[in-house]
Amino acid sequence: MRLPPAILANTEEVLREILRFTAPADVTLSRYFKDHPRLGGRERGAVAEGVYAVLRNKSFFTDFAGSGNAPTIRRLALLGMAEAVGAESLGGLSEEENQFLARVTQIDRKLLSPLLRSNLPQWLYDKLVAQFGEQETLELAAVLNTPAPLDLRVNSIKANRDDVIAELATAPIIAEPMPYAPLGLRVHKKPALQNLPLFKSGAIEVQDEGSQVLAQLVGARRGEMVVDFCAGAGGKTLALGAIMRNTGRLYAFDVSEKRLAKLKPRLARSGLSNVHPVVIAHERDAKVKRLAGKIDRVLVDAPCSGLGTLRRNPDVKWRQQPQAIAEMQEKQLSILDGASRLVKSGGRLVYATCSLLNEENDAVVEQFLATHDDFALVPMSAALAEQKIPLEMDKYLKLLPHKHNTDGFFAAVLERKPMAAKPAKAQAETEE
Ligand SMILES: C[S@@+](CC[C@H](N)C(=O)[O-])C[C@H]1O[C@@H](n2cnc3c(N)ncnc32)[C@H](O)[C@@H]1O
Repeated sequence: MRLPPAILANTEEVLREILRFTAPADVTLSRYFKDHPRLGGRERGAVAEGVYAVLRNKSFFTDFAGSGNAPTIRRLALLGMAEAVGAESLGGLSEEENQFLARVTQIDRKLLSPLLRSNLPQWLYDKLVAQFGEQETLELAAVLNTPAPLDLRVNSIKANRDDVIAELATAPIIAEPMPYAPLGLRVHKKPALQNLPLFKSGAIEVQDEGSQVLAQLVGARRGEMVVDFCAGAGGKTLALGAIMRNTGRLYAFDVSEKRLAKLKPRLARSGLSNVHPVVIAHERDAKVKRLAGKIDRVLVDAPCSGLGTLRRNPDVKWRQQPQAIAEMQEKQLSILDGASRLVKSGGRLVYATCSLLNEENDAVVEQFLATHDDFALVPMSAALAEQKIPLEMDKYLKLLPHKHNTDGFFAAVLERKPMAAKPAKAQAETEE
């Protein structure tokens, strides 16, 4: 069935706002839909997918949308919608527009320059080529420029994976176990889940497989004291709480009250009672200091450029600035240092990001280790083997969309060396 011709005007209108890059695309889209309540579910889906297609292919589309007399923004909307829903679903196009679409569709993208083909800004393309080489950067970019699959985590407090697969099948929703996350399911197509009894009862949560693997790597056990230092809306907190079998104490720290507030309804659904959300002012907050040296496992899922999540947030590559990466690195080191004080002797600290850049990943861990000789790296191969996760890695976890079909994630596991017992006064001074 064809979409109403007005849908292109809607896409054009919201795209004009989004391409100013003053706010995240999903925020602008939600606001636009709120202001346009007459748009139905199908139309909203098409507008959103059209906008995301433009963001994913912006370099290539802009190169072609500029030729001829028609306004560029209309042509971008047209290309985005054609990519997202197919030209045949669009009604009310002029003869000129049909010809334009036919011309662009016939272009062999393999003949474009590598930069144009990657649809990445020059600075990011250069950084990725320096890390991965040109060929692999193009493979990575091709996958980053496609929509992410829909992954679920089964909440082991409430259900098991086989029962969830069977119940989803009655919906009917097809879901398959994923290779690396023991409680992960990948769902075919993208059905709405919010009204399913399984979702409402907290038996399932939406979570990328890579994010599930990170939570598993923390190695949290029953009865332990655990801190999720940058908990945000709690994606990994919920997974950690279930891994701890709802025992022990799991602190969910974050500087953003708004983000932590989003954890509350998820927590209520999850059935977990071992989670304690705490808003902190910064990484040296007195609330952090009070727990110094007492925590078995600390996860630092650090604020980062987010470049590993481009499949979900394609605007990030255009909104992110190269100079922000250096500032980010400084912040990441400071948070890692603050969080490290929590870890007890023999305890573990897991540093993670959803960035693809070495500057935010390996470089942060190496700088941390250079100034913290009381910590040692646990090789990722060993941490993965402990958790029976079938992934081949060396020192660090590096999940890559084109290799592992997850978002891009990095993780390092660090262990605080067991200390010879010190007099209580000296111990307290070290932890100040
Ligand atoms: C990558 S997000 C966390 C995502 C979350 N762990 C999840 O799985 O959904 C990083 C979080 O770090 C928080 N943050 C930023 N600075 C912080 C700081 N100094 N201390 C603690 N959290 C901080 C941000 O508010 C943000 O929620």
